[in-house]
Amino acid sequence: MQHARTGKAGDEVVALDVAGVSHSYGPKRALNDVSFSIAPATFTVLLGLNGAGKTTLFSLISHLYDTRRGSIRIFGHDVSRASGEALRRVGIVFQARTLDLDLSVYQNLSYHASLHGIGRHEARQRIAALLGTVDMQGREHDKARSLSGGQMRRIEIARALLHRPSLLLLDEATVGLDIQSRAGILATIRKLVETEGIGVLWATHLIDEVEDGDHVVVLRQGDLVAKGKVADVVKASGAGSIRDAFSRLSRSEAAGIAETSP
Ligand SMILES: Nc1ncnc2c1ncn2[C@@H]1O[C@H](COP(=O)(O)OP(=O)(O)OP(=O)(O)O)[C@@H](O)[C@H]1O
Repeated sequence: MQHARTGKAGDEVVALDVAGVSHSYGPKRALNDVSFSIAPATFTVLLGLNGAGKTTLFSLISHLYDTRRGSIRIFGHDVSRASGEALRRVGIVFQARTLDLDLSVYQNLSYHASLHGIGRHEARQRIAALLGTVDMQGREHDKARSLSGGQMRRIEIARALLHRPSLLLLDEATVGLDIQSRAGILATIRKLVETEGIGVLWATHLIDEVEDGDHVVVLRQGDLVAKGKVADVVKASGAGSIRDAFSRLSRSEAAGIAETSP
């Protein structure tokens, strides 16, 4: 029997390990030898301007595309070779809206629960609890169509958490939302890291979504140009703030990798 790798590097458990990943669309190189890892119960911001490769990376992590160059492991399980084991541990909120607008909130969630083999009784309990987590309690019977953009996002987050993943990926989750909704959703996700110990990879191009204690991974046109704790990335790039660092790293053609300890 082949043992799944433990996801441990030394004594350290790794929630997500991206190693030497490249991806091309025909002649267009979208990711170029990207490597980084994230620890459990940490909030990591994947920063990049439009076209940096964030959505491509999410498509590879979620196995929408096969990883042809490099490897991606989720808690030690290779996404290409053991996709079931790997994907069971991850919840994903994609940039594009994915609720069925003609169904109720409950129907949207219970359909997803059944895809994960969660029984009806258990699903009912989890849905009620998760609607509380995302501040949408009592909204089971609302039609998805009747929700605001921010409310739809909250339901998508609840759906991504239904199978109790240990890693949550969100691709531009606040795009198109007003400032208040953005802040509320970000606060909900940050709380999940603290209270549930979930590891989060939060993709955005909005620098004001980064906080001092976060880890960041910065992509520029498919290249990883910085990774590490915010303070260390700021220091390594010679900037005065993360805003300044991101601005330099995003435009500097000659930028080498500003790498710091995770
Ligand atoms: N299906 C595709 N076919 C061809 N090129 C693509 C395809 N999807 C993405 N690309 C190209 O790959 C590069 C990375 O795109 P990607 O969508 O991953 O970036 P992103 O950081 O998510 O940007 P955005 O925030 O605009 O979605 C871009 O140059 C884009 O034009």
